[in-house]
Amino acid sequence: MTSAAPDSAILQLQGASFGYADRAVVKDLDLRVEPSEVIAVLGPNGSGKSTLVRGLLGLNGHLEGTVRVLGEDLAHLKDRYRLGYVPQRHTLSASVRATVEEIVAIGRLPHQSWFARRSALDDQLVRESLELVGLSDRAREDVSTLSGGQQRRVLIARALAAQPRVLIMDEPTAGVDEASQIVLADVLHRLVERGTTMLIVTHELAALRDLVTRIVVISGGRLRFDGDPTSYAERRAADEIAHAHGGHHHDDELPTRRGTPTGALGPVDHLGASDA
Ligand SMILES: Nc1ncnc2c1ncn2[C@@H]1O[C@H](COP(=O)(O)OP(=O)(O)OP(=O)(O)O)[C@@H](O)[C@H]1O
Repeated sequence: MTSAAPDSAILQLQGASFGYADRAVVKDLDLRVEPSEVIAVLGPNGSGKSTLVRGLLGLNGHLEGTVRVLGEDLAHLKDRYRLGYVPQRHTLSASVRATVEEIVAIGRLPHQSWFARRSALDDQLVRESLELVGLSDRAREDVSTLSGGQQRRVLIARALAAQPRVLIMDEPTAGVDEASQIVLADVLHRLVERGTTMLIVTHELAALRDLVTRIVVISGGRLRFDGDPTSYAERRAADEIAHAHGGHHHDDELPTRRGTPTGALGPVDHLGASDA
């Protein structure tokens, strides 16, 4: 909520631009993320969603404006593990010879000094993270024997083991079969129950519809919408009606395509139609 104290924000962006070399892809973004918010980041292909989240993680350029993470300037952020990250379309290579448990334990490395052995707390957090993603029974197995959806859950567990303050996920449900999508949505529900703050880039809002508290739409590198799921559905409906009556699009409207299903909070692939 905007009424919260200024220093309670997990993320605070003001006039922030992100991109590559000196080319800004995401421009002039104002965004404030409070604890326990679950934010879906939507938008057409190539609109800059990954550039935004990778920019927050320091993986591509932060070119302008201010970005504060837990009150600290991004450029001087210590303890980067506080930003947990599950990368896009990533599964573990078949050539990785490691058990599920070993991969998750990597999440504990930022908490360990180079000479120290894994502590009882490390082991406990690895166990708990595996339990949260429903993979305790696979802990000792080689990760390469797991399905794509299960490997995605291993990566979520690895991020959780680091005890991040916010979990940033780039299309967690993409490219996995429907059964795995349901399991992943269950995992995310469990995280919501624990009050985990999440920023989730997705094209599959329907899979996450019950858990998001806020929706942000990026199109053409700009923030086009920021509001709760009800206002998003209303805005979409109004936009569809305007189109049906031959209204034309303004830049600040949500990009939509005619003739696509309009179920409130339905699939959002049609957002890709126009990148105004
Ligand atoms: N490593 C890179 N170097 C230069 N430009 C890049 C790089 N990665 C992405 N871009 C460009 O940045 C723009 C936004 O890409 P980005 O991947 O952030 O979009 P996206 O909204 O996440 O798309 P998608 O939904 O397809 O994942 C595109 O024009 C893309 O070509």
